[in-house]
Amino acid sequence: MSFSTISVIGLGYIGLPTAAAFASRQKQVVGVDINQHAVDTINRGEIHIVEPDLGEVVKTAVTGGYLTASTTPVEADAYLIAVPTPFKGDHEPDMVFVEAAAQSIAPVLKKGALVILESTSPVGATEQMAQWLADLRQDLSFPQQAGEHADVNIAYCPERVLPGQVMVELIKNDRVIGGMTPVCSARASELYNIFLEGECVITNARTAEMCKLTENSFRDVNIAFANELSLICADQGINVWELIRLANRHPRVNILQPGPGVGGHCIAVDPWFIVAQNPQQARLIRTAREVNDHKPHWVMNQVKAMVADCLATNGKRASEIKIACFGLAFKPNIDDLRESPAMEIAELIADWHSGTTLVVEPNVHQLPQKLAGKATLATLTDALVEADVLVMLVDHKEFKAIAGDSIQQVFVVDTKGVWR
Ligand SMILES: NC(=O)C1=CN([C@@H]2O[C@H](COP(=O)(O)OP(=O)(O)OC[C@H]3O[C@@H](n4cnc5c(N)ncnc54)[C@H](O)[C@@H]3O)[C@@H](O)[C@H]2O)C=CC1
Ligand SMILES: CC(=O)N[C@@H]1[C@@H](OP(=O)(O)OP(=O)(O)OC[C@H]2O[C@@H](n3ccc(=O)[nH]c3=O)[C@H](O)[C@@H]2O)O[C@H](C(=O)O)[C@@H](O)[C@@H]1O
Repeated sequence: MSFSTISVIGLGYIGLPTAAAFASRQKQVVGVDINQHAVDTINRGEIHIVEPDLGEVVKTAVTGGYLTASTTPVEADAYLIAVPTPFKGDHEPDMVFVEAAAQSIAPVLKKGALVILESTSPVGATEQMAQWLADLRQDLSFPQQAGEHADVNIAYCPERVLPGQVMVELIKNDRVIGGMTPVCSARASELYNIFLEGECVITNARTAEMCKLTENSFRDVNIAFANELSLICADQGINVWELIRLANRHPRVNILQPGPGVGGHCIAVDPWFIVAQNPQQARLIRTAREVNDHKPHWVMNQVKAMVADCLATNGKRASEIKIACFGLAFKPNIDDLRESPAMEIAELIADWHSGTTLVVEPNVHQLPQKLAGKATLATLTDALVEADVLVMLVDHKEFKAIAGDSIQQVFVVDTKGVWR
């Protein structure tokens, strides 16, 4: 059965590009979001998030009548759920948004529908979602009890696009398709092949759920190794950037880059889903999270020591010292401050320092609320001229354009090796 109407539940960084991709292939797409502002913005053919090339695709899709947004679900042939899956309490997966989304589509589900969970979820979440739907729609059969002949097909298909490259990777990346039955996987593959140029790789729901968590945990563990090296090298008087550059000349070594910590709401979140379900076995994954979450505090101690050196050298009082933080975003060349370790460090400095704290962030045009009254947004030029202590936090391209030998200050904490 072809998919004439497709509904995407959750129109954020993942759902909106996905909805736009289907609409760009002349499919009738109804996007659903509880955020009325998002719905209104999209229905005007505009976007409420930052992602290169997305605006044009949404504008064309809305203008062409292929994409509409609503706050309430409608009957559709396929539903893709891309709502948030944060953690709660002691890093427990919070499935409240997924449950609410399932409850919202249950009344409009019809025989032959396909429901795909895309949100990054703990193992077993898809089965749980199917149970929620079965409890709400006992007039329909689901894969758990009906197997291949279920009225409603269900699959888990994680998203792995990189922010800033979403509109390319959404089309090019291979997709892991985790159907609750082979028929579910076949239907899900048929749906994604409407726009996908990558390959649909078939597996089961639990393996697909674990695959997403594995990908991000692999990255987190490797970043933790680099961050641990940076602490050791600081104690040993070794340039960690030179060390990694040399070690990576080995044909089978590929050490990632140290930083001020790990940000974003994925790499810093998803590994906890594995730890929560496997607390005894997931020791390395837990430790990597702890190493990465500790890094901002280590950086703060480095800043305190550098300020003490500065005070001892130039005879100024602490209140006369100017500290400049370079970068607030969670990674280079983006404007997303969510879960940013750089932002965390800038706040720690602003709260601790009795003198002036300057912040330079080329991708934002006003001081974030959390720094209001405690820091001053400065231009790169002014910060380099005025500051006594420089704290490099994010390797934005604007900062990398400043040669290290042009830096006049000797009091520099460089967490990204931009200037040292
Ligand atoms: N942002 C990214 O680069 C990636 C995110 N993911 C995963 O995709 C999922 C979604 O992430 P994002 O799109 O970044 O989140 P987001 O926060 O940008 O968007 C989620 C949207 O869902 C809406 N929403 C919440 N509950 C709803 C409901 N019951 N019905 C309808 N809409 C609802 C929110 O209003 C919001 O607009 C998460 O599980 C995330 O881990 C996976 C890969 C990449
Ligand atoms: C395995 C993998 O690369 N996952 C990607 C990741 O995107 P995200 O932008 O969160 O990842 P990232 O570029 O590694 O950045 C995460 C954090 O890690 C830091 N980071 C990254 C690489 C590195 O060598 N050192 C380092 O400190 C970054 O500065 C940032 O704070 O998580 C995305 C997601 O799941 O949302 C996923 O779709 C993307 O494919």
